[in-house]
Amino acid sequence: MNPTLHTLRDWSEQGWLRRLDSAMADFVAQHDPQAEPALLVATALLAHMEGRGHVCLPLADLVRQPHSALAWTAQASEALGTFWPSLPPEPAAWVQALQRSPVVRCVADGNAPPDTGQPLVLGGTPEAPLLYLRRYWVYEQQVAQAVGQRAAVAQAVDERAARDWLNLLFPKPSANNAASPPPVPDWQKIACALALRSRLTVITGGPGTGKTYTAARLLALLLATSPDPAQLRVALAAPTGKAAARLRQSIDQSLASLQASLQGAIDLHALAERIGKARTLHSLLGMHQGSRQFQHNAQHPLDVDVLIVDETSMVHLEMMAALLQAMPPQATLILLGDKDQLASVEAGSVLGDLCAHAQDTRYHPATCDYLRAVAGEALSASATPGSALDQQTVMLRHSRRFGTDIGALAKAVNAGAAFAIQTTPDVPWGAYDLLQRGTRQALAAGTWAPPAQVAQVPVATDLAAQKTAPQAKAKASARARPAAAVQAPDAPAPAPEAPGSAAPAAGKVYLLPTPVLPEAVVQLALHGRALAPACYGDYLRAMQHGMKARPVPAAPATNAAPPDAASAAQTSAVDAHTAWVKTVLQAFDRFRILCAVHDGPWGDRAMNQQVQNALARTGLLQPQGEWFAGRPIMVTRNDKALGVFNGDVGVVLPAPEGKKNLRAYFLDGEQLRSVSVSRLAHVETAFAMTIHKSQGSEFFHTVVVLPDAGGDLLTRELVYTGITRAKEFLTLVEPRPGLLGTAMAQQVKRASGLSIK
Ligand SMILES: Nc1ncnc2c1ncn2[C@@H]1O[C@H](COP(=O)(O)OP(=O)(O)OP(=O)(O)O)[C@@H](O)[C@H]1O
Repeated sequence: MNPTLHTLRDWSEQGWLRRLDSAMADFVAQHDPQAEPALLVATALLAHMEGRGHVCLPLADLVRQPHSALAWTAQASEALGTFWPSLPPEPAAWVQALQRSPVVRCVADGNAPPDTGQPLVLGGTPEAPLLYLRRYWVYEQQVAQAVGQRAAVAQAVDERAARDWLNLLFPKPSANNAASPPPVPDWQKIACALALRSRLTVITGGPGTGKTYTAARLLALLLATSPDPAQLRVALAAPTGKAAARLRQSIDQSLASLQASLQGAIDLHALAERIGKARTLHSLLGMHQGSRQFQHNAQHPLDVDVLIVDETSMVHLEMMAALLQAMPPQATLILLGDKDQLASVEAGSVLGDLCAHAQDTRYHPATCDYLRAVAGEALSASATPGSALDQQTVMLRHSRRFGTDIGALAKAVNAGAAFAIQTTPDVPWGAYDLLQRGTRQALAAGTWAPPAQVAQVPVATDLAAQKTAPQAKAKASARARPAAAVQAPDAPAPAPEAPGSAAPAAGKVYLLPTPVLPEAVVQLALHGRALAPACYGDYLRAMQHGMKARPVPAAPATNAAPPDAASAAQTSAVDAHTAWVKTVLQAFDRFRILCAVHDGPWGDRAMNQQVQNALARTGLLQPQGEWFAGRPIMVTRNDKALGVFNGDVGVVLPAPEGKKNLRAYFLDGEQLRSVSVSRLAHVETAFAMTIHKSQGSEFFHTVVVLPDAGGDLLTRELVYTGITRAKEFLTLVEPRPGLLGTAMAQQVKRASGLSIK
């Protein structure tokens, strides 16, 4: 047998490669019996990297630094190190090996041979060759081309009308509102001005920077300047149902308050009614079950004039290619998202790539002239003006949601500033300094016992009463430890209280004192923590309260016309049931445990089991078999027929007909949907979920749990995404001191050719 294939199979046996990866090399060898070792190895490693979310394999990096390119475990790295010297030492020799094979189409040097369906494509540039699986190269080409074309379209803009409307939509602060002037420049206004003149605009920004607020104003602007406003067709979409519902809710709220301030100048109510419900991208494009094809494509484009897509960071390359293909050429596409969040689960980091130059705004002089004329914003042209897409990309920089330490923590994490020593004028606090300060504030409040200590306190059903009981209070304050207990190793002395700390941030962020056991996370689920009492007790008490109430009368037989009174009672009981279900689901969303990993004592699987057991011990939950009232679930597979989608999170509750009839309920904004549990095959318990799966959701009190071992999964993007899921309170759990800092130092860069196109 070919010794290279033998080695690759062995690596699959060891679990360092997937079987699919070495099988891909076998496939190439079958079609090219002369395939050189470099080609076979590159093929298997390309498939391996695609499985890890990369779109292509950067050959030069791999050849020169295989260990850092692959970041394998010690044992795998050792095997790699033994084998690697048998391969050519220079990237040029690898490129030649690929060029000699009929299975590779080389397009890097501009003299591409005819496309005969070669399974591999060598793209990139001669200096930085990138190897692709054919499919991904095609998607990347489609996205690059469509994005470039759309962004380059110059739509005629009535500058005077646009200026008047923009001034109305983004008024300068009045004298009595001068305390909070808009940030200068007003990036929200700039984003709207730019979106008018082209068919693609990318608006990125961290949480609470006003992406949806801006999108609502943009809709008003497009409506106001449309030649035929009554016919303007607008659609809203996001990668998940939850994110789509949040987008719709937030656009509705913004349009309603805008309508009031515009005093009838345009009819935003009519627009809001016409928009229809926000859809998942799968549903918008018309997913064919079990197929990669969509109902809408270049031949059958979407029926829209304006499409706004939120949470674009979750959109993978293949989906973005499908979306761009399905956009009518004359329609406007607005992509919203946070470029710093985790990339999509599947291959690609499309938003990150599209926003490669968002931070330093590579605007051309012509773009700045346009913005001065239309938005009244004076920006300096970049010394290195960028592409057509760069002219249509805006980064919002001022967060309005996080007036507290959560925003500052997110900023510190993003900048890699773990300690005060690493801070800059833009990032004035280190992550650990903020966490220590928040923890000190929480412990000083003294009305609550830290979870590690509460472990021995028996849990009463009425937790609220227990928490405020004088005895518990006394114990808690006696046991509360000083802030020094939460210092990370080698941490410099805690930073002085931040400027402006006269108005304390009130323990919004909190680091569980180490050493810590998984049981401490369970205690958080039962009790919450000081100053942040939200926990799973909230929704379970709401559930029990409703279940003790009179059950909803069973629906009458359809052929027996009920008397009016009975019918009215039935309706009001069903309404009461709906209201109860919504209360339970809203209470459930007040707290969530987010884990970095699936497995091990700090993974979501183990956490789920432990939290369920602990809640059962308190009597708040009565687990019986697979399905029981109060079980939170997450759907793990799309099922169009059932109307449930991967990532949907709901709670199992009795149906109106009675306690025995259990249904899984899901809340999208104000919209409730339910499915009988007997029809749900692909779900997991969701007391704890991975940070990946939490994208697009926010929780009042979020607990982010890091694993005890770092590993290459623990990255800056991961902790940033977890932290920014917290609406009001964040609790961070690091089993070993310093893990947050380790994660912050590790950034993910997914290989792709999109950012260099
Ligand atoms: N220019 C502004 N003036 C006043 N309030 C604003 C402005 N921009 C945003 N806000 C308010 O700030 C809050 C956050 O805005 P928004 O929800 O649009 O942010 P976002 O970037 O979409 O956040 P997320 O990514 O977390 O969903 C909202 O309450 C919004 O009304």
